[in-house]
Amino acid sequence: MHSFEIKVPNRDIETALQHKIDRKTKPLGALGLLEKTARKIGLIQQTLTPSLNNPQMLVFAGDHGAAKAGVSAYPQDVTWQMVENFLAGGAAINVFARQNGFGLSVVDAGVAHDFGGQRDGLIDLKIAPGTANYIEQPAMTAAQCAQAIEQGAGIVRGLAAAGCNVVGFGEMGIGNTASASLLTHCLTGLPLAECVGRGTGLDDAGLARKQDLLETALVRYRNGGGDNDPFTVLAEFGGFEIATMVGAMLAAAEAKMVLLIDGFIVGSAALVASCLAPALLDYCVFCHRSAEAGHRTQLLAMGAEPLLDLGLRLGEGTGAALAYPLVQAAVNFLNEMASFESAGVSDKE
Ligand SMILES: Cc1cc2ncn([C@H]3O[C@H](COP(=O)(O)O)[C@@H](O)[C@H]3O)c2cc1C
Ligand SMILES: O=C(O)c1cccnc1
Repeated sequence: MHSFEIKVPNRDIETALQHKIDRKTKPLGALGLLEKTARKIGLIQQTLTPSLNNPQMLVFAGDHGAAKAGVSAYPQDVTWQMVENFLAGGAAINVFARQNGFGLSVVDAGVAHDFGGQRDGLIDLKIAPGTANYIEQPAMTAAQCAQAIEQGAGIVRGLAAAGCNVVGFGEMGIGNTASASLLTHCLTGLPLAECVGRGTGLDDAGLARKQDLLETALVRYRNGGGDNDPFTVLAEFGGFEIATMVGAMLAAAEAKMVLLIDGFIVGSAALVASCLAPALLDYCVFCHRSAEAGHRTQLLAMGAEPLLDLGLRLGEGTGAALAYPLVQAAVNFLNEMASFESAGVSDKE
């Protein structure tokens, strides 16, 4: 696999950034998480006057062999049907992306459906029509996984060349909360039960069945000598949409972009990418805490403090799109707000 050069942002500018934030006309620290977000973006861009340009939302879609085994409340066909919905502009992510000025592209990383050739808004990077069922065998080969990472990186390099410096990550793939649970379990060491949730809305019996199936997959992997190497775990349990997203994230951090991280599934890709390149976390804005069980612990494992907690459990990038006005607010206050000196306001005694 091509290696990515992801640097920890130079901290020399941090004192000046913090000073600029602290001199704004407000009690010290009063803009809370917005202050941390402003500092993070200033560090990423190495400037006291950051800007967000040409925001793009990428929705990565793929099918999962394990979906047929019954890890989701919905049928696998919903994946391609929702891709059609995205292309027609009618899904939640279309609404919120439009509202907040994002360009939106859908990436077919491995949907089990023929979309009939070139389509507006659809990037065809289909590796195969769905992964293999990881309950019985690895979801993908190492070569497919490496190909997905490369292809994801390629998309983001194109966006960077078009002047985009902020990318929202979203996904669609029936069964992909199960994949995200396995990745989160393997890469955090947290008990599987703490990483598994109801996804699209499994009832108690469905949740128990999902957990049993995932245990079976893990036993097969461990009995075959499977370890916790992030690339191996990604190939073993990932989806093509997750692996492609990992590559896109690595390239985005390499290009010093701001990465808008959505919920549990996008978070699992960020977790894999950050295990491959720990400095990636310095480029991530964690947009929301999903209601999916397991997201809280996944976020804690990455030391992430999300901007929103609205009880969302949708995916598609919706949490990222909804949080974007707050990210803009962080940049705007840093650029536009008066200081005690410029406004002639008295500071604390
Ligand atoms: C109509 C519909 C639209 C969606 N949009 C996102 N997801 C979300 O649900 C899926 C993950 O949940 P699970 O692992 O339980 O299948 C993903 O496709 C995710 O993006 C949707 C799910 C449905 C049913
Ligand atoms: O948090 C998510 O990304 C999520 C949760 C449930 C279903 N789909 C996505």
